[in-house]
Amino acid sequence: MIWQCTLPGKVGALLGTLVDVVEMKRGREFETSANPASKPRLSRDGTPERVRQVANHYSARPNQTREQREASPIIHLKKLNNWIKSVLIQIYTQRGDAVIDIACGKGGDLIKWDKASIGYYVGIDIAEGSIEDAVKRYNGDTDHARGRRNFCFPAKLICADCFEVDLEPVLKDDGLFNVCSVQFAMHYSWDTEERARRALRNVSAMLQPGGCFIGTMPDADVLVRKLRDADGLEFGNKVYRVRFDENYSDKHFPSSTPYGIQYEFHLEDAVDCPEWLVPFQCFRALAAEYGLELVFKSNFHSFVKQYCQQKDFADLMRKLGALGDPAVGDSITDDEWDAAYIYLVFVFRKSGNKPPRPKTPRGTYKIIAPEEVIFL
Ligand SMILES: C[S@@+](CC[C@H](N)C(=O)[O-])C[C@H]1O[C@@H](n2cnc3c(N)ncnc32)[C@H](O)[C@@H]1O
Repeated sequence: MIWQCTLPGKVGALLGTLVDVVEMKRGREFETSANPASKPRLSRDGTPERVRQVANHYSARPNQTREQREASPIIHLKKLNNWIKSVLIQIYTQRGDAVIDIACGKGGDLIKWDKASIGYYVGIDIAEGSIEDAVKRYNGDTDHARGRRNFCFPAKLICADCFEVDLEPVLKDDGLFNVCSVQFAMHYSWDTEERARRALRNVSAMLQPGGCFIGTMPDADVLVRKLRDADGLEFGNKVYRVRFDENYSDKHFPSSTPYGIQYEFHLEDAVDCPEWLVPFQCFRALAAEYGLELVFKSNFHSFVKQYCQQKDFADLMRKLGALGDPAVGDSITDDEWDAAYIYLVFVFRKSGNKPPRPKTPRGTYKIIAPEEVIFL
């Protein structure tokens, strides 16, 4: 250890007793029972209703001002999530990289990519409202952009269902990407095997050999453990709630049908929609089918513990104030820290030999006009 990050007492104590998440054997954790997933109901535009529900939820979320954000009941958790994504981006991105950000949301990671000096960015999301906000953010037309200069890379923004559409023909002129990022979104693809496969096929098709696939998503092992510890089919705390329906009253999950295991998720001031368990062993095996090899997997708690040992990342943690500021009696709450435990970080690498990096960044910087956004 080269440097010890000073953590607030409460979190320090939690970290002290932290037991790393032990991956449960697939056969044990996801035991056999009938999968209640049935034929999807379609909304008027032909999109499955549950997919539309997720898109509408995110599309309707307003872009908060800095003041509103600071007043959020989960402000420390939001900052912690940003710290985790920043660390991942800094470790796995190199100057000049071409990046594809699948389910990019409102472009909340644009500044992180800018700090990593990437050469090109493509962001895609199903939620039209979020893509509109991402355009504004890229163009420097939001409260978040106050006082900052233009981004150092050209960008393209696309509104599409990334778990349904084949992205290869759409992006064939963009060349392959060095990094594919899917932050807090992979689980929305796990409602059917077809969608999960499309998601991973898209990731793999977009990446150059040796390219990195980085992301964050709920930790199914933790969710199942918490469900089994709960009296009923619900668990959570003041900031989050997870509710499974009666189909899962035996609290066993099929290894034979690991898709479509739905729960309702509420995260105060952030999320209110259906989500799907992603059994990690199944994720890993499916990713391998598309030439993506697991490099790293870590629950958020162990990730914080590990990367707070590095001075640069500990400094960033302090700068963001994610764990709070003990000097003014400010601290991440126990409930927020517990909510962080339901997530994990993953990194995969596309197999094959890395070709030489292109010397010049693609395209030139310009503002994105609303009519330049691609709708699929
Ligand atoms: C929790 S937000 C994360 C946004 C962003 N990646 C971040 O870390 O700030 C989840 C995002 O996934 C997007 N999403 C869900 N299903 C999607 C799909 N089928 N295709 C593209 N985006 C999707 C949502 O619209 C939303 O923006």
